[in-house]
Amino acid sequence: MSEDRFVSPVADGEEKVIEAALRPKRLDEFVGQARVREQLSLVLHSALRRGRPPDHLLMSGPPGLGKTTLAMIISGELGMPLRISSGPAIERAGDLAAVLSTLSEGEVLFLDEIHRMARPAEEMLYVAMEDFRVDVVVGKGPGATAIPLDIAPFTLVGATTRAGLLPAPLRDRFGFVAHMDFYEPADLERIIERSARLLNVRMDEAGGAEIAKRSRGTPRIANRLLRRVRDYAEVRADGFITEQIAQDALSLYEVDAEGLDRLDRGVLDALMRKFGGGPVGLSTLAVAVGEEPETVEVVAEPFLVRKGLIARTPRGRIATPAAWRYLGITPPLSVEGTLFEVTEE
Ligand SMILES: Nc1ncnc2c1ncn2[C@@H]1O[C@H](COP(=O)(O)OP(=O)(O)OP(=O)(O)O)[C@@H](O)[C@H]1O
Repeated sequence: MSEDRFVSPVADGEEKVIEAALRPKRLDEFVGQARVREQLSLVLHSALRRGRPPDHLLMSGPPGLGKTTLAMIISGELGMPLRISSGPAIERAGDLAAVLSTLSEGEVLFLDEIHRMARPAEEMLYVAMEDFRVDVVVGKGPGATAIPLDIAPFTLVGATTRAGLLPAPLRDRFGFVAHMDFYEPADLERIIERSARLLNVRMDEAGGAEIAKRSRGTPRIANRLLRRVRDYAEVRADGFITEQIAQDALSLYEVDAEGLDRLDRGVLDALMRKFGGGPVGLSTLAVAVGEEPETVEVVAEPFLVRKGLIARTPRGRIATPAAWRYLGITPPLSVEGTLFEVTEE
């Protein structure tokens, strides 16, 4: 991920501390995602009534939409401790065995980026999820034996930005899958208002709405833009955020009126100017903008697809007519291989 990515949905360092302070603690404080909230509320309350841990839960969706926040809320609502780990931290089955064998009864285990776990660990997890058992392999080669070890019943909360990469046996062992989608501007406005209150930032409604509009449907970005606009308001004005202040601040940070930033515009620009609107493969496109393919795929693409600016086809990414209009570039007369008829306005 490039360091200068102002609207990156991924948090690092100091931001994690600020995020912790802004996290809603209860399900009814969690703004938006109404369907997920209702479904989750039913799953949790029925588990509480039965006095049993709920089924394992999977949350899928782009980064920064509140998956970690929901995992914390789940543990809070169940009144059970939370253990946090992530796929990349589990390099060997032994790493997972160490976590699983020390869980207490009913504990909630949050595994972020679960699709990036090592394969042998994944197989261990299948058994643990289903039978609350870990098979510890002792020895090597033909003499190796698996010693079964019972573990305490627990609830796994998995999070993934790439549900498609999860092997079916793992996906099937989750009793509930929450599909998180980008937030509507009205929900983001409420999130920004709440964060402004917690951070003691003064702002009017239009100021909040302007930030919401440019937050690409992502609470993490909304909170970050709010803090940058606050800086601007404090240094260049009297600290109060109005629509004009928000617009000026965000233009300075190169976040445009639709929430697109330099990488998004770079992707569109390369797609249209270098590849005639596509179709072009993801890796080729990523090289053209000097980014990792995963960054383009996980960070820029979902938002551009949602905006209707690019489309994914089996032959590669293509620019839609809206993208040509967006960048104000005249498309070639015939854009071969695209799904669309491109007409000049
Ligand atoms: N529905 C929401 N209401 C209020 N704040 C939210 C909501 N969802 C997310 N946030 C805020 O956005 C920030 C990012 O949320 P969170 O860390 O849970 O995202 P995530 O999906 O787990 O991201 P990642 O996948 O990168 O870990 C947090 O500070 C949290 O306070």
